[in-house]
Amino acid sequence: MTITLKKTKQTEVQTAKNYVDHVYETIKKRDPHEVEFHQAVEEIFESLVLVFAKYPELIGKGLLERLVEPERVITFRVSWVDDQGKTQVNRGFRVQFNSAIGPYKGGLRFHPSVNTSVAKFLGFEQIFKNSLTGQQIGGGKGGSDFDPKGKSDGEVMRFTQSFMTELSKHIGSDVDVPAGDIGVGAREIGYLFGQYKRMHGKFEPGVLTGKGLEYGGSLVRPQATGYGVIYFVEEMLKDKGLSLKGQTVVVSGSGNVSTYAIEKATELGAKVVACSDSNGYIYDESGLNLDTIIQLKEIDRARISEYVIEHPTAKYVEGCSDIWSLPCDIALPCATQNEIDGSAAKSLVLGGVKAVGEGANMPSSQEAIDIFLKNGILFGPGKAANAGGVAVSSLEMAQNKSGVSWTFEEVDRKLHEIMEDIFQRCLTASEEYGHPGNLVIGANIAAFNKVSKAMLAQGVI
Ligand SMILES: NC(=O)C1=CN([C@@H]2O[C@H](COP(=O)(O)OP(=O)(O)OC[C@H]3O[C@@H](n4cnc5c(N)ncnc54)[C@H](O)[C@@H]3O)[C@@H](O)[C@H]2O)C=CC1
Ligand SMILES: O=C(O)CCC(=O)C(=O)O
Repeated sequence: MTITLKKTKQTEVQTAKNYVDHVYETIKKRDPHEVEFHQAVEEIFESLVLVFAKYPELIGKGLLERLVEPERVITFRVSWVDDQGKTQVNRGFRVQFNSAIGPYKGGLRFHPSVNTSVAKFLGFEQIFKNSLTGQQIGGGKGGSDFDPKGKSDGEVMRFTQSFMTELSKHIGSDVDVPAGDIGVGAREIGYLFGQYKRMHGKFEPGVLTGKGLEYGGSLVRPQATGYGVIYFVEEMLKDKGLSLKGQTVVVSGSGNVSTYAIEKATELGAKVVACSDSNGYIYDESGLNLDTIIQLKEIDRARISEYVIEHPTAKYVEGCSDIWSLPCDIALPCATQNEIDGSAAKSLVLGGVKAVGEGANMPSSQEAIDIFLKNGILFGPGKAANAGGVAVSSLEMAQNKSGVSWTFEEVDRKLHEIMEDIFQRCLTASEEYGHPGNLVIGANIAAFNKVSKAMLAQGVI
């Protein structure tokens, strides 16, 4: 991406660029293996050159140096016994990244790929995403390299209880409030909550979000990320005089975010023709049946390939990256990081894509983002487009504090308003900084401005 700022002198742009590059080089040198973290930082830093060029007096306050250094990184051993009686050992992580605007908030991911770099990239993104929601929540993230795939309920419970035994020393409703992410859904949150309660001897609903409705959960939290992505995409389209009605949509993944993105897109008149899991994708030109997907993925915990047994007109294709070569109007990557590389982005452009909404965290590589922007594709970056989940988590915390429970319609209305606000905030910042409509720049700057003001107000800590 080429950064230009009209009216700002080139020397100021160069000084800002030198500062940003210096901090970026320092983190690469310090932790050379943390490639996912470097990628997340680079994407945000490119935009922030504009801020430091406009306000050179901010250089020297140590804002970026402090932002890239987590306030705390906790790693711990998680020992548990499998169904064969064998002791297993996994690694647990919690990155408490930044608490300038509120207690650390962000999900837990259980997936074999989780390591310090992944936990840090997710935590770093979360600082900016949470800022955009307008809620009082700081950034954090965590998880484990535990693989829930193929594990029995008993194994998941024993692992999760062991994980929480350690994590419980570091969290609390005003300190750090975890939630779900890949591999952590309603079942795992239930086990985590039970173990926290046992460890602390008290019922503290605000310590976790994504809870079941019977013990302090909020209506709409399961739907929130997927619905939020669609509300955001709707705003991007509306701004160009378009709507979702009649659009052909391709969604990757078939988990929490994908499911509810499919549901809301269909409800608003779009046709979702494909979705995937980590083995392959299903495609049906006439539109997918969501009930079958939910039965397979949420209830049977089976592979998406089995979809074709009940729907023989659909096609199953092994390997998931080819999903982006399907022709579509709207692409919603809702699975995992870096699932759209440069060549997938080119395929999408060739296939006529008009808008991309990131349901997952960092699903597009930097090259892919550049291709979308260069080709005038409407692009909703994850930290803005998928912020609906954490926003409703914050509404869950508010309900837990006040002891009231809002209706589905109330929470959904608030979610919709938050997503509209986020879109407007990103658009306004993109215009203010000379790149109208570039929501990557808009999201990064709008988010940074709030966090940096809070950091400056609180002194050097
Ligand atoms: N759950 C939430 O509230 C939020 C989740 N996210 C992000 O959304 C993404 C998905 O999360 P969830 O739906 O919660 O997880 P999930 O565990 O419910 O679903 C993940 C889905 O992605 C699929 N998948 C994993 N790797 C894949 C690959 N390489 N190619 C294709 N499919 C693959 C899995 O088979 C599964 O269907 C993640 O990037 C997560 O960080 C972002 C904001 C909030
Ligand atoms: O609801 C939350 O706190 C976590 C959501 C999350 O992990 C995310 O936004 O990536």
